[in-house]
Amino acid sequence: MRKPIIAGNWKMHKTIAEALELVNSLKGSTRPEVEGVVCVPFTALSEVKKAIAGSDLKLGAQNMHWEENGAFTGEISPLMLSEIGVDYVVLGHSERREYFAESDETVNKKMVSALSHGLTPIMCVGESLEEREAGAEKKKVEAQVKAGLKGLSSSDIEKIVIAYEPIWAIGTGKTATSEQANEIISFIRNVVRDIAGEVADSVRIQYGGSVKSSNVAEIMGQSDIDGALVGGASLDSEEFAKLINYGEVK
Ligand SMILES: O=C[C@H](O)COP(=O)(O)O
Repeated sequence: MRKPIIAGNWKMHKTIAEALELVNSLKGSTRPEVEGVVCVPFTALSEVKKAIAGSDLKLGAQNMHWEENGAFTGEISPLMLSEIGVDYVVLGHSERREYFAESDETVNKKMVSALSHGLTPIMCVGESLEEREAGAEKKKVEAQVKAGLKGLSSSDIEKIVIAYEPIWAIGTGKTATSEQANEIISFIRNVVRDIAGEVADSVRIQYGGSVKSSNVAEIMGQSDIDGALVGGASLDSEEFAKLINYGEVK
């Protein structure tokens, strides 16, 4: 049984004060059957960790370097994240691949490192509009999944979360239909099965791209979709509370 996971990726939004305001009003709206995760900027991690103590909310970072320390100006290491008590780390988001030259190889190094430091990666994959229009979406996500999971054991793969985020649906208001999302997510699960066998049935795979309270129930109703990675709609506590509750207000 895969526990649903709704993660908010705040991207480069929220000062510490704003972050605390959001999580403090969100804390009472969680429910034990669904894992709610807030992936906050590095600067807010420590304070948000303290603020969510004792609640069902989990904490995520949005990136990390693969090394524990070194001359890597501006980077944050897995040791630094685990010291704070971070649970999840988003790796290979399309914005990092596009604007910060992340490659399948660096994503793989980060995957290996995160798992060895007890952090659960949320590994993002997804095709561009051009790739979708050329009918190459499966080829693209298959290559990203295989490269990202290279060298990982089945027991490590069992722990990870994958987020399928078609780039053309991110922040555009264009959601993939729930059937389109389910089809690719089911395909991704088969790719994982080829690599790691039956543990593929335990791997949680999210959909991301313009998810909001008005479409979350339909998305979560699909057979292979285990959650959502939410950008814009996670920045408002009421909206994110509704997302965790599949559109209902608790
Ligand atoms: O990480 C989240 C995704 O990039 C989706 O963002 P969005 O919900 O604003 O489309």
